Amino acid sequence: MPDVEPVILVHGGAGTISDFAKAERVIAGVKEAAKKGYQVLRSGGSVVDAVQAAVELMEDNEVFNAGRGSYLTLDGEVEMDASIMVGSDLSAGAVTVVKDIKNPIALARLVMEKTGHVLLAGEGAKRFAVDQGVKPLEPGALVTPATLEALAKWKLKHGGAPSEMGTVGAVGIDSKGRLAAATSTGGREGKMAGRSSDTCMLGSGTYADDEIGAVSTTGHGESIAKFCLAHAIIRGMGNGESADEATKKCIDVMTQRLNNTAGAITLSRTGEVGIGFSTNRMSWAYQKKNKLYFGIDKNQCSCDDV
Ligand SMILES: NC(=O)C[C@H](N)C(=O)O
Repeated sequence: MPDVEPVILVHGGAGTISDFAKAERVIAGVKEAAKKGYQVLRSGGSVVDAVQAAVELMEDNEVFNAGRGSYLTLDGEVEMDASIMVGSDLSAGAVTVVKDIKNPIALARLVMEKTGHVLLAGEGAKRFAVDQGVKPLEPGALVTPATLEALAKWKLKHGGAPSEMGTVGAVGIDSKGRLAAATSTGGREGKMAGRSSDTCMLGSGTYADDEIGAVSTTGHGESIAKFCLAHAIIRGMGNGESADEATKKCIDVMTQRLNNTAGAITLSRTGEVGIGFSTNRMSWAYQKKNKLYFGIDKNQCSCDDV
């Protein structure tokens, strides 16, 4: 296989994102994350190190619905899901319903590398984190004034409002065509305690296979899970569609069949980019060489030199 031009592509979630100031912060956040992932790759890190670093940066940024800033359960708690996958050997790790963990994506990676399992949940996942030297935060440390306000508003209206904040994800390819994908979320507004999302499910929230491509999704988790959105996009590419065609087509079909919205970012095995969403907006950014491309609105593709 000839050398591929490396790319790190991230999303900061699909949703309405109607607030102008918030949209600015979200765009700044995805741009920083794409640059961070690319730097990791450039300084000798692996592609999985790069997608993890990009996602961690967004987990730490409370403008996103992952890590600090995650949506709260109806009980007012943060319960997070994350998954990570390596395309060369299909190794993968995930966590679900984890509390008080600063970077769930790092814990998903530990599941991948240090256990014979693919998915750990709740208390067991937390115990595993402690065994691995990850210190849990004080209960409530990941709750923010914005998420408390969002929960109070949601309870008043009792649902219906489309999400303002987004799940985060990253896909990457290195010069040897090695792919990886990572996704992390606080779930969705008004969720029950104990609810698991698409984000921890391989083939729904995350997928990577060096023979085809890598995908990270966002949006209505129950619909994404029923449709196996990430794997549907992979299948489309396997059948000869480009990354962008497969991404846009699968999102359209899912949205029509299940009447709920989603978004996804995709890389093909040759480093082609796919970006699609059926929500009003989805923030995304990618770095390729010394160019940083980004957008949030339909058909927007802006570019900065880096
Ligand atoms: N905004 C999101 O992507 C939410 C996530 N897919 C979930 O349903 O938990």
